[in-house]
Order: sequence, then C-alpha cells, then structure tokens
Amino acid sequence: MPDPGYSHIIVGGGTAGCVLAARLSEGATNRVLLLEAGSSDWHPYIHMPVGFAKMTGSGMTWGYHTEPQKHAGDRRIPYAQGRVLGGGSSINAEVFTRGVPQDYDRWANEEGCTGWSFRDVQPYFLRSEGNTALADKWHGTDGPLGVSNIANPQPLTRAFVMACQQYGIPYNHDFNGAAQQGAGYYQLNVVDGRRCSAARGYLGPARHRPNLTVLTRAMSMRLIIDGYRAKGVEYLHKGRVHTAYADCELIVTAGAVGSPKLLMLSGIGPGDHLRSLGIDVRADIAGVGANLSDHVNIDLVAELHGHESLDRYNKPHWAAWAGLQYALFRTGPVASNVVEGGLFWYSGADRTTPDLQYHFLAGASAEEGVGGVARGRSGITLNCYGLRPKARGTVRLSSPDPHQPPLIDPNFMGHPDDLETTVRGLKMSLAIMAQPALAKYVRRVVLPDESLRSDAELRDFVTSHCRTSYHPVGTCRMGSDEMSVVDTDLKLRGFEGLRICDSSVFPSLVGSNTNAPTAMLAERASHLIIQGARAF
Ligand SMILES: Cc1cc2nc3c(=O)[nH]c(=O)nc-3n(C[C@H](O)[C@H](O)[C@H](O)COP(=O)(O)OP(=O)(O)OC[C@H]3O[C@@H](n4cnc5c(N)ncnc54)[C@H](O)[C@@H]3O)c2cc1C
Repeated sequence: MPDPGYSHIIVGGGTAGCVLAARLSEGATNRVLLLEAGSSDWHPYIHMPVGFAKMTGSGMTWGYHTEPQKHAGDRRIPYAQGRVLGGGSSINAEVFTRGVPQDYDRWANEEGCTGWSFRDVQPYFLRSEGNTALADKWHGTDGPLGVSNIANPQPLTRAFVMACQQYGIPYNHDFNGAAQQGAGYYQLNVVDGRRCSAARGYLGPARHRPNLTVLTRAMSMRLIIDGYRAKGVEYLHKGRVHTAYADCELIVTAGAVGSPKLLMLSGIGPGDHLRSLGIDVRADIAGVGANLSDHVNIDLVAELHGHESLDRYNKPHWAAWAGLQYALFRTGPVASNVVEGGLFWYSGADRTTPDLQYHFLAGASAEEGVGGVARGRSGITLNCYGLRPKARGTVRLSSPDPHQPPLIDPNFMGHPDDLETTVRGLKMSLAIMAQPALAKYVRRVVLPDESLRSDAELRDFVTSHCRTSYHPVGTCRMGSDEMSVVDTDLKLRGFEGLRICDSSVFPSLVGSNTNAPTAMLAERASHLIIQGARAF
C-alpha cells in the first residue's frame, strides 16, 4: 500500500516522540507519522506504579549492557532503556524532578545554547506539567504530564525522611520549587493511582485524530537523505521493509542511544568510525555518539529485622491482598512507585547548589543488577549519584546491521572527581542509615558489607558496584561549536528538514532525573517546528 504522505515523521515514540506527535497533530493540516520500535503500552505492569520493580530487566527494554567499564572493574553493566510506546516514561520510576535554574543558565551561558536559559525554558516546563497538588509560579496545573503527591508513603519511606532530618538535613516539600536542597517525598508522574507516561498523558488524548498515525513494532533502519535534505525513513514493520516520506520535517527522537545509532547507520557521524564498518559517509560529524554523560549510581542495601518494606508483598498471600486493594480502590502497595523518598544535598561545604541526589526505595532488588537481601528477608535500598559527572563516554556502532546493539561506553568513573563525589555520597548514605528513625528497623547493612568502611574499601566498593541511573544524554549535543551536532533550533548541522529533539541533545546533564526536562525540550521543539513552518 503506498503511504499517504506525511508532513512530519517522528522516529522514536518515547517521552519526546509522544510529546511531539501530540503537539504537531494539533495542527489539522499536519499529517504526522510516529514510528516506535517497541510494542504499544498494553502491559499492566506499565500502568500500576509498583510495576517499576519489574521493568529494568523486562522485554520492554532493549536489553543493553555497557562495554567493559575501564574505571569500574571492567564490568559490562546492564543498561536499561525503554523499548515500548512511551519509551523511558513507560518504564521509569515516575519520579518528577526538573533540576535547578542554574543548570539551564549554564546551557545558555557556558555551553553555547543561547535561548535555553531557565527563563527561556520555564514556560515549556509549565506547559507540560499537570500538577494536582502544587500551584505556584514553579508549577503548571493544566499540562498533559500529570503529577501528584504520594498519597500514603510506605512506613520505611517516612522513616528515611525522618532519618535525614535527624542527620541534620531539613525537610523540603517541593524539590521543584524555590529551593531544591533537603529531604522529602518525590512528586510522581502518577494520576489516580496509574502511571502518567508521555504515551498516556500526551498521546492518549491525540490518538483518535485522523491526521496522526502511530505505528508500533516499527523499527527505523536508516534515514533517506537526498544531498543534504532529509526526505524520509526506511523502517521494518511486520517483517517487511517500508519507506515513508515527509514533506516538511523528519524528527529523530530515538533517545540518547537510539538517535546517534540511527544517524550513524545513515552515514552521519565520525567518518573514520563509519568507514571502518563499510558505511558510506554522508556527513563527517565527530560529535555524533560522543559526549555521552549519565548519572552513575551507588546503592546501599540493608536487611530489616522484620518485613515492614514492600518486599513483604513477594509472598503470594500478601501480594493477593495488595492486588485486591489496588483493584478495588487504586491504593495500597501497588500504587507505590517503590522509589518514594528523595534527598538533594551537598558533597562539600564549597558547593553552591546540591550536587548529590538520593532515591530511597522501600524494598530491595527492585532493579536489574542491584544486589538484594537473603531469601525470605525484607530489605530497603538507598542510592545516590553525583548530579554533574565530569566523565564523558561514547555510543558507537558494533555493525552496519541495524539489528545489532550499539557499543555503549558511558565511561563510568572515568574522571577522578566522579569517584570522589560518589564516595562522599555513599558515606552520607551510611550515616543516614545509622540514624535512630531507620536504625531501629535495620538488622544489618548488606551492601557495602559491614567489614568495608575505610576510604580505600569504599572506593573499591564504588568502582565494583556502580551502575547507570538511566539518564544518558549528550550524544547529539546541541551547541555552537564544532563538536555540537544540532544548533539551538535542534536542526542537524548542515542539513535541511532534519531535527533531533530528545535527551540526546542535552549539552550536559541537569541536576535531577531527566524525564520532565526531556518533555520540556520536546515542548519547545514543537514550538520551534510550528513557528518555522509559519515563517516558511
Ligand atoms: C528504567 C528507567 C528509570 C528511569 N527513571 C526516571 C524517573 O524516575 N524520573 C525521570 O525523570 N526520569 C527517569 N528516567 C529517564 C527518563 O525516562 C528518560 O530521560 C526519558 O524517557 C528520555 O526520553 P527520550 O524521548 O529522549 O528517549 P526514550 O524515552 O528512551 O525514547 C526513545 C524511543 O525511541 C525508540 N527507538 C529507538 N530506536 C528506534 C528506532 N530505530 N526505530 C524506532 N524507534 C526507536 C525506543 O524504543 C524508545 O521508545 C528513567 C529511565 C529509565 C530507562
């Protein structure tokens, strides 16, 4: 069947792709195609918040591992990235944070991204946010990305927030408000007890539009380019290769791993690397796949005397009870995202903004590759990472075959300051765990083992156990210098009709989780695209 012709094709139906598909199809004259390699978001685990604990090792990811990490024990570390409609927003922990204004001011003033200061981007944060609890100048209340307070935090999460205060850290009721520092409960992308992914919040209300086509299980293999003009895309769907053409723009939103991979498969990337794989070089752009930056995480796991954490629901009779409560009232343990408690703090007295973020999980073994507690026991997890790591890594192709996974090297702990910051963060985790509010529940700290407490031992523990916090950015960096891949309008340098509009264009990490910042970026991208079309 010949394709009907589209004005815009969006490649990758994750957080950014769903935002763009919804916004661009608001224009009745646009004909929008959204292609997503994964399945639709039918799986019940996506929608019940506690399902996060089943996600990172599931078939709704690409099943990636890193290359052996030179500065982290030569380990190949699991590297979960969403492969389902909604992308990361369908499998993430639903934690809603935005970073601090200084992050975006740094993008604008120090990293060549004029027009992306906090003042510039704040309207797009507000436009995307549908907060059901907070309504001051920091929050939007009518946006598609629903946000709510945790209705009834787990007892161990409450103990964590109190333990932080006993340690000397003040309570903060809003990490996205006037001040980020402090301990408290995260706000979540959860509405009425169900996950509010970009697929649900943005795409859901737009799905019925006749000018929007969403194809799932449709993997883009390469972009079709004529000279320096992007024309369309070649994709695999139901075992056959198809082509689709865009009259106006092709928009790549395949994420910080998928976007550079697709560009390189299309001959756009570092020339030597592409030639070494026998790929014809269409544009030698060194920055494609470079500058990979990710939050590198260290977990503390503790075993409890009793069964007060969510691990109790591993037992079938408790699970049945929780399931019933959720089915009847949308409340209880199934409505918990597990990662309820949060903390932003400083690794040293000389820091002016928080440079450490913590997540408290009211359970153990919720994520792939993280150690647990003894069988039959219950546990809790406290993880932390430095918010602005200095190491940079790469995404490269392993083969010209689109089906082969790329080589992902985040270069964890590749800068000595990253190790130092993480060790300081871990020491604070240990100190918080020892405060009375938590200590009364804790039988023993399992990771790091109680015999490891010297600086050298903790350093070794960090390099042998650190892992991704699932926030890769920067592999198609926005900027104004030679290593940048897109300009500040998100257009691929030197090309027409091609923008990259996802987390891969962040020039550097912001001091928070990355879903809301990606939604903001896609909101702004949709504005730029619509404005550009009007000016044409
Ligand atoms: C396990 C996990 C937990 C996280 N927890 C949080 C959290 O609690 N809070 C938070 O703010 N952030 C969190 N994040 C990060 C956040 O979800 C991401 O930063 C965000 O989703 C990135 O959006 P994106 O659009 O850039 O990429 P993605 O959402 O990853 O979307 C890319 C999409 O493109 C598709 N794709 C890739 N290649 C192709 C291709 N060739 N053809 C077609 N489709 C393709 C992918 O399948 C995917 O659906 C988490 C992420 C993960 C993975």
